[in-house]
Amino acid sequence: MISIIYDYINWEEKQIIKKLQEENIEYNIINAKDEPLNITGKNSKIGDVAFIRCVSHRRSLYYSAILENQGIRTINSFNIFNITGNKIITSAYLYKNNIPTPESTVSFSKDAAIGVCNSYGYPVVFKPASGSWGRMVSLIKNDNMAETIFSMNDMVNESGVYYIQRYVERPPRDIRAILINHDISAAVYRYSNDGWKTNLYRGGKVEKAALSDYDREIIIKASEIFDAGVIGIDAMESPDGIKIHEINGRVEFKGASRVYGDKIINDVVNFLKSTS
Ligand SMILES: Nc1ncnc2c1ncn2[C@@H]1O[C@H](COP(=O)(O)OP(=O)(O)OP(=O)(O)O)[C@@H](O)[C@H]1O
Repeated sequence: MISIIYDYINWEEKQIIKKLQEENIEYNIINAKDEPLNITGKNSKIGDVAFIRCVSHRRSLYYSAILENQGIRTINSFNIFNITGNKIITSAYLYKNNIPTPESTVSFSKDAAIGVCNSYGYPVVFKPASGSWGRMVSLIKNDNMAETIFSMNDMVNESGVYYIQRYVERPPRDIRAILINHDISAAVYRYSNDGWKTNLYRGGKVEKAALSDYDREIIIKASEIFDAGVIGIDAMESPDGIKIHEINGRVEFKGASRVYGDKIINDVVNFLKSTS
């Protein structure tokens, strides 16, 4: 049986449930907010595969760690959630595995961070180590702005950690690839509606991406850092080829499905079937 673990039911979860029903696949849905998780004993409601779709990174981490240690196949694995939930750690793994990625540095004081901004040269990109939907991702244009953004970040996020990336010159779009079991199920360009961030999921234009063989090779190689699962890989098209800037352990694909129809849902459900 497949258990879908969720905390909010979004479009993706609804479509997956609909497809499981259509195919008469045995499943149940478990709201992580309602269901205490037994760490030192079995959790009888959980099937042999747990598809963890929690929006909360912490819930995904605990669910995957605990269930994996009880012999349950979790999609995704603890390792995937653990690494991809933190952009700093993700950058380190991408670098280690020779995957092209934007130049990135972490500093542990504001002064050191401003030094990094100056050594990269403005504009630079500042990101919180964890987060999604582009929240708090900022384009910093000078020392004053850096000081202000770092101070604001300290008020809401993990204080004293400054992850700085060199700005990548690129067209006003990025690539979102959906990888299932190390295969590219779909890849789209996401265009910015306004401003400089291209990941805006509300209303932004989406179109099928024309990936070169090299792009596909890099994207698949990046997925192979991890166990087989359902992940998103985001990349930017720099003048020297694509650079992967993010891996999503809980990938959203409503936008990509506007272009690919049911393909992604079908691929996800086929993968879940093959693991159960
Ligand atoms: N180094 C960079 N150079 C130029 N643009 C960047 C850079 N890093 C990020 N961006 C832009 O900012 C957007 C948001 O960045 P990023 O994807 O890292 O944030 P996020 O919060 O993880 O977003 P999401 O979860 O939607 O992918 C990217 O889609 C891209 O358009």
